[in-house]
Amino acid sequence: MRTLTIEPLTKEAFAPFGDVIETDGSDHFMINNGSTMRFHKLATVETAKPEDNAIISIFRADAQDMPLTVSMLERHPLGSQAFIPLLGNPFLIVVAPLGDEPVSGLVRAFVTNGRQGINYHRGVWHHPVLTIEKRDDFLVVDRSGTGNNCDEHFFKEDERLILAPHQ
Ligand SMILES: NC(=O)N[C@@H](O)C(=O)O
Ligand code: NI
Repeated sequence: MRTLTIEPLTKEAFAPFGDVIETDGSDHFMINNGSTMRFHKLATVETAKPEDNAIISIFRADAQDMPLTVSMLERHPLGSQAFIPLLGNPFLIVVAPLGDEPVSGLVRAFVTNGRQGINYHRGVWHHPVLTIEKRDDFLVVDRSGTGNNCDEHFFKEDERLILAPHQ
């Protein structure tokens, strides 16, 4: 099984999968009579149907045992999904490009710097949220509506991957 190289998250590297929600290197303008910087439209919420809603939730996630065998990825065909850390901790991301199924050889892993969130574009394959902390809180912005919005793909045994952040 391939051990994933964990890359530092950057807008450029993550561009095929979604947006990086961060102030570093992001355009901004002043509002509120010069007292506030607005880092504007860092990402957009994608939905599929006119009656869909974009909703805001909090995920309180517990850490997976590491090293982790990445045996599955999921995607949301009807909308985007954003994770913004509420406690300033780095977290891990595992993604694969759009397609009918994730391609094991194209799976990539990233680690955030604690000041970054991400927005998975609609249909991007990703692992369910992966904390580094024992428990961590995330603000999640995603789509609510009718229909199935979560496809799961389970890799064949020889396609599984290893995520080893503490090596
Ligand atoms: N199932 C759910 O809402 N969470 C996943 O989509 C995830 O990416 O963690
Ligand atoms: Ni998801």
